Amino acid sequence: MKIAIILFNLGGPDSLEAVQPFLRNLFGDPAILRVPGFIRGPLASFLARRRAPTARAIYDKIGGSSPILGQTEAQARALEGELGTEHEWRGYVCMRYWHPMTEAVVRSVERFKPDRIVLLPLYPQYSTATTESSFKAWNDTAKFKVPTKVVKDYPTEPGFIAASVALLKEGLAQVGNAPHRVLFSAHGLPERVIKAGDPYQSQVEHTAKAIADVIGDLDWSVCYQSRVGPLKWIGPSTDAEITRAGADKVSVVLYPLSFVSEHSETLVELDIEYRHLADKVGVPSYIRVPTVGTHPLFIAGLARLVRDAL
Ligand SMILES: C=CC1=C(C)c2cc3[nH]c(cc4nc(cc5[nH]c(cc1n2)c(C)c5CCC(=O)O)C(CCC(=O)O)=C4C)c(C)c3C=C
Ligand SMILES: [Fe+2]
Ligand SMILES: [Fe+2]
Repeated sequence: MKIAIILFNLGGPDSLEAVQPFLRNLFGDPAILRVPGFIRGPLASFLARRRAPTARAIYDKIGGSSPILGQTEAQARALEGELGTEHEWRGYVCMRYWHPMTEAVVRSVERFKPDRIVLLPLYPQYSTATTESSFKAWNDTAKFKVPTKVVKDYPTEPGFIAASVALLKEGLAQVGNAPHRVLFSAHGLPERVIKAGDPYQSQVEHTAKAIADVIGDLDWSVCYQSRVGPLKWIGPSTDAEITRAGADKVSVVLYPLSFVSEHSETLVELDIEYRHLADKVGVPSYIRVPTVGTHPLFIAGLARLVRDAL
């Protein structure tokens, strides 16, 4: 059987010139900018233009583009390898705000002529702003007659948790016996999105607890990063938690929860900006744990989710 697996992710600019159109796509998504339709277009263009210089400076620090596409492609290839040859599996990366985007991916999948399709978000925790938005874009465009199966979320999938635990243990080994706290830093969301019933925050907390429970005897907390715009976002913020760790004189082992690959939010926000803050507020040592990426335990978990969905 021919099986197409669609791996959804956010996408990121592939050049500095792409930053503003990428932001325009992002702010133009009703799942991100929740305003009436008739003002969304002009407002999205305005916000993209206003945010572009800041965002360009961010991407400039990591060589002028986001590594998210290469990292997601590597996950797709690793997943194909893990699934083996019993079927003809093919992984397709489908980005929400920069290429390859839904229409082009649908055309590629049509040429493959699959017997089954599996939708696999690279967001372990479900949010209306990420997973639901990607599913909607797909369903609005794809008109396949073959069965489409869906992996909705997997906040405590055993392979995902095991890979996270393995990586976190390596980070913990670096601080040794010095007093330390694990900060599980997840991408934030506006508070009103959660109040409207989005399950993201609760799933983020489940992931953190599942990881912490395996490690045991740990000082840990969940916090939220990457706030943009004027709305109130969920908290506590990651910078407030780093400042608290500085006041408590404990080292920080930061686990990037909700991200499964490296991109601007991990390589710039966590590795440059928060590292600098940790230094400034007197955190004795700041260790950032890598994202799960193509960790074999994580990829094995994804393969199980795909098989179970079928
Ligand atoms: C779980 C993951 C993510 C959620 C939830 C999310 C919500 C969300 N994001 C913005 C605004 C921006 N996000 C930007 C970049 C970005 N966001 C995520 C993930 C989630 N976003 C990733 C992985 C990335 C990085 C892309 C890359 O570098 O490849 C950006 C652009 C960068 C910047 O200007 O800082 C913006 C803007 C909102 C408003 C939102 C929820 C409503
Ligand atoms: Fe974002
Ligand atoms: Fe962000």
